[in-house]
Amino acid sequence: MTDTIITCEGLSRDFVLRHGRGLRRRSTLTHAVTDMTFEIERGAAVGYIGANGAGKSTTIKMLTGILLPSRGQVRTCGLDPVARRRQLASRIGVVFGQRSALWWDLPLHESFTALGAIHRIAGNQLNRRRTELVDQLDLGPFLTTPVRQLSLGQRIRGELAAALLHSPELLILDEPTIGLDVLSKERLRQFLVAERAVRGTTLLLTTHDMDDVDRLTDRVLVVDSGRLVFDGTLPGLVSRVGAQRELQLDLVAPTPALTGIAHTTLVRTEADGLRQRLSFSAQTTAATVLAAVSERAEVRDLAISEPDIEEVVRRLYTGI
Ligand SMILES: Nc1ncnc2c1ncn2[C@@H]1O[C@H](COP(=O)(O)OP(=O)(O)OP(=O)(O)O)[C@@H](O)[C@H]1O
Repeated sequence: MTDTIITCEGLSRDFVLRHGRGLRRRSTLTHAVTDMTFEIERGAAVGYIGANGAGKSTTIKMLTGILLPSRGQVRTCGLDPVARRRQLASRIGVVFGQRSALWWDLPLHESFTALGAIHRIAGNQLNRRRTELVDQLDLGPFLTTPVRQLSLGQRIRGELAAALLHSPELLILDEPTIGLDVLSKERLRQFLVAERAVRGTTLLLTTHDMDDVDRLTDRVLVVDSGRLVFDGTLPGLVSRVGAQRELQLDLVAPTPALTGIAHTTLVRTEADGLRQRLSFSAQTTAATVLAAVSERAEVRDLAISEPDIEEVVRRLYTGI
């Protein structure tokens, strides 16, 4: 039997919005999440993606006990999240990229002390874990700065340390890289990859960034209008919708246009062919394309970009 850490069965959540007064009183019903059924195995890394308003945050809130489901069942770490919210809080870590869980006026190190007390972490254990996280997330230089004065990148690293201080089994991240610059995103991803490799922490993340999905997860759940529309791998998703990935090649010498490589399309050449962009379908791989290119030119550097998430979801939904 597999060890599941999250189980949802027919999970649904509606919202009723009332507006107007007296006889003009009206209400609107939104089915934010409908009949969601999935399991997540302990140790997995899952990307939960969808367009704006698809129902991702509502699902996360039900998984963490912030919102009561309208219908269906949910178990997180074997617990009913709403009924056992306190016990659950000591077993999971949650980071909302757009909302802070830290005390705004306190410096980070005081937040960590307070969280240590809330989670009842023994003094020496707290010190050890705090030192480790401060070091890995490079928090040392601003431990005494009030959270309100931190940059977004610094604050998110602080939020991550706070969420991991009690060494949770499950880390849930809602848009962790939103608004971050390329370098900060990369640092965060490297940290999460290492954290998972060392501790086996289960990861569930929502994101609009396909690179997050590619780097951090091994399974993708796609939600559209509150319903689960895909459960599989990222290459499986990309291939199902026929989306193209793009390879940007920086070449050592000016090179004629790299046309005629199987399953690729030349998107653009720049600087006399020193930089060329090829899009390629799921019928080939980046490595195969690179091997074909190497027969014609010497490659100095390369970057692969993933298709846009909104586009992939739209194609999945509309079937085009
Ligand atoms: N508290 C609420 N009251 C009324 N409607 C809500 C509430 N929270 C969410 N909704 C509605 O439920 C739907 C799903 O919202 P949700 O925030 O879960 O989407 P999301 O996928 O997280 O979107 P985003 O990517 O923009 O954060 C939306 O139509 C939203 O307007």
